[in-house]
Amino acid sequence: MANIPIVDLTALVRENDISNAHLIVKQLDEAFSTVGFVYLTNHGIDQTKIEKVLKASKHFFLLPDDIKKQTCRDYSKNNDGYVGINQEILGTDIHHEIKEAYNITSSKSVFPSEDTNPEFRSSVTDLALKLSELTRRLLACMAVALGLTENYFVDRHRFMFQDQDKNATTFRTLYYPSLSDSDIQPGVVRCGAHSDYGTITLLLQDSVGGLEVLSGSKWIPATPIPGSILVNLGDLMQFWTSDRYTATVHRVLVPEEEIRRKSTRQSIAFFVHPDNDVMVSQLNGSSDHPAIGALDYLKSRLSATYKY
Ligand SMILES: O=C(O)CCC(=O)C(=O)O
Ligand SMILES: [Fe+2]
Repeated sequence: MANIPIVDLTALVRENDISNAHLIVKQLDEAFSTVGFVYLTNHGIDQTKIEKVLKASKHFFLLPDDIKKQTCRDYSKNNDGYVGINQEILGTDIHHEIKEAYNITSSKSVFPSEDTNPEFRSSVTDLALKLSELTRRLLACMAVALGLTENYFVDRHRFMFQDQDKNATTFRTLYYPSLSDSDIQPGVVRCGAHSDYGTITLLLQDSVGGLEVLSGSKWIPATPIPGSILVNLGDLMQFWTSDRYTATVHRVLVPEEEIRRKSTRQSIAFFVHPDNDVMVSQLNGSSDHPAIGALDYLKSRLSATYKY
């Protein structure tokens, strides 16, 4: 049973240049080719920026439903805004996903009112910029690992978190409310088993835990490591690399221990997607499958999970 590897990014972050980061390139390549998940340490993102988003998000999620619904995601328009319990079901054999989320695609997105949430917009945009920077470094490493020019993926992710008409990269803050004993029943989870859709996902979780990753036929816990960021591969990248890289299935169940079940849990996912008009075709030149437009692919996946 493979464990999720830990990669120390000190050499990559210090130099801001990947020419001295051969070991990191190799370790990331190995992780994405096997488990599909990796913990990053010394990634250069200040923990206080993360704490600020978690705090501002919690403040929002604890507001009454009628206020939260003022900025509800309207999927007929776009992916921005508040997503309530059961509005989206990621697991295929699941009936209830007890999670709330808020999606933001750029500083121009719909944000909760500044009156009730003064820190939300600034903390989210601040962290999203840092995550975009880190993503560019990771994309450069992946390109080198795959024998491409360093900027191959960076050039195809030029508008991350800038404008959803050009790039669908989404910053999502997630909140899993406290659960009662009656929530322990088949078909009820915090987040159903799924793989992510895009290029990569950067995931920050609080200390509560519960995320599990499918390794072979076993679920392994992705236990929170303080100060680390978890990165996983998405389906589009798996397609792009003709399965050299793996988009691993993951989930968050209702905890069996009462103390964790009663605890709320928070996480932040930064779902990275290529620019909307990028046509993704298999890098190894194989034409088993036709090329896919990045945005068309995402839309087809989102509409399958969206319930109302
Ligand atoms: O909350 C988590 O730890 C995971 C969330 C997740 O996998 C997702 O939203 O795609
Ligand atoms: Fe996910």
